[in-house]
Amino acid sequence: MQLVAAVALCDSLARPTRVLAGCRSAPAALAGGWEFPGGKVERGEEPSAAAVREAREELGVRVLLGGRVGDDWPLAHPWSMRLWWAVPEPGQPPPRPLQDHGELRWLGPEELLGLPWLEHDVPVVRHLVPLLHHGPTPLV
Ligand SMILES: Nc1nc2c([nH]c(=O)n2[C@H]2C[C@H](O)[C@@H](COP(=O)(O)OP(=O)(O)OP(=O)(O)O)O2)c(=O)[nH]1
Repeated sequence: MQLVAAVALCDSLARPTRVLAGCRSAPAALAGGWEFPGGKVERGEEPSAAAVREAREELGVRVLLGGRVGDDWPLAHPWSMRLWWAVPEPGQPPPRPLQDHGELRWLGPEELLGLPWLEHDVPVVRHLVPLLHHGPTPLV
């Protein structure tokens, strides 16, 4: 299986209220679409390690993974996406758009579905929205 590993980076694994989404800046075919930071699992790499690596490369942040968000999600054939809840390790700087993203946004449940997500992400976001709690918590 060709796997993409990605993170639903949030403010608290125990009580997530906001998730970080990134707006693709490249390639042109994906530019403007919102997604979960992540990327392709390399040969011989543990998928969870790939999620951590991609978060560090794309956001400049070391993350701790929580549980999975659903099962593997189908993307454009033959790819699937494995998505983990994640939080920044304590003391990490705020995420920055270092690679692939023109913009990053922390989104609450009311805001998530208002963005133009990559088409295969729409079911993922629909699944995620009811898992988020309402109300402000300090942003990470
Ligand atoms: N990271 C990520 N990729 C997604 C999501 N939804 C979705 O359809 N994709 C697609 C876009 C890309 O075609 C593919 C992931 O490729 P990528 O370009 O992020 O992978 P990568 O960082 O390893 O980069 P490369 O090897 O292609 O240069 O999965 C998503 O939520 N997050």
